[in-house]
Amino acid sequence: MHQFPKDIGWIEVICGSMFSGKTEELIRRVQRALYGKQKVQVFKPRIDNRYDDTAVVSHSQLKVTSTPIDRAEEIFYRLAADTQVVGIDEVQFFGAEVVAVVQALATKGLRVICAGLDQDYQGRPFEPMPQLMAVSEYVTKELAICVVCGNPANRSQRIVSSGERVVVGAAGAYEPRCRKCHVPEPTEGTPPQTLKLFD
Ligand SMILES: Nc1ncnc2c1ncn2[C@@H]1O[C@H](COP(=O)(O)OP(=O)(O)O)[C@@H](O)[C@H]1O
Ligand SMILES: Cc1cn([C@H]2C[C@H](O)[C@@H](COP(=O)(O)O)O2)c(=O)[nH]c1=O
Ligand SMILES: [Zn+2]
Repeated sequence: MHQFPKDIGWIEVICGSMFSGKTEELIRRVQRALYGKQKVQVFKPRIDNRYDDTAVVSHSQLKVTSTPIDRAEEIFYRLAADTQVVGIDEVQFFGAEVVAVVQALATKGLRVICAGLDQDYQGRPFEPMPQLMAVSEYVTKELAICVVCGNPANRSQRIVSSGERVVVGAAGAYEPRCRKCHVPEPTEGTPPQTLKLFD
């Protein structure tokens, strides 16, 4: 693992498809910072209310307290004076302005951990993730498992009929697929596997 810098801030990006473990990894890093007796604040876009109106929740139901906000710049107003670590989930939903906010926080000396999608349902780069990755110190790409063939998945297949770029949803609206099995338009979902080892 990296030897993190000392006495300066930095940006960590966790990206990948849906179900690739981005939120789980964000929660893991936040938990470790708390074990390290650091002051942490987590933020998420208010529109992400799939599992909870305020907490950040993974598809596997891991949960961390967070503050829902409408615009990235609200982080400045909500930031406590002694906060050392800022976590942001679903960062793609904040749009281009989040880059300047995250840059300012890191330059101020904070550790900023951003989790979000790098591609939309059509497989196109999901701005501002490319810009965030470019200005960050650390980038982690997570992969899910393709529900069709079992290979590593880096795409999010939309399985509800909408051409809107932003459609909030989870397993009923998307499934992870590999490059080979993904199609860039909404399609039928894949029947769930019958063998269930986890209830
Ligand atoms: N096809 C899949 N591949 C990998 N993980 C999956 C899949 N379907 C469901 N999951 C679950 O989703 C979890 C990841 O959830 P989460 O961290 O919220 O992902 P993300 O934030 O990247 O959408 C996995 O640990 C696993 O429990
Ligand atoms: C591919 C894609 C996804 N979304 C939405 C669907 C979810 O609400 C989030 C991603 O959640 P996760 O933590 O990565 O599971 O984004 C969207 O609006 N548009 C898309 O193209
Ligand atoms: Zn596949």
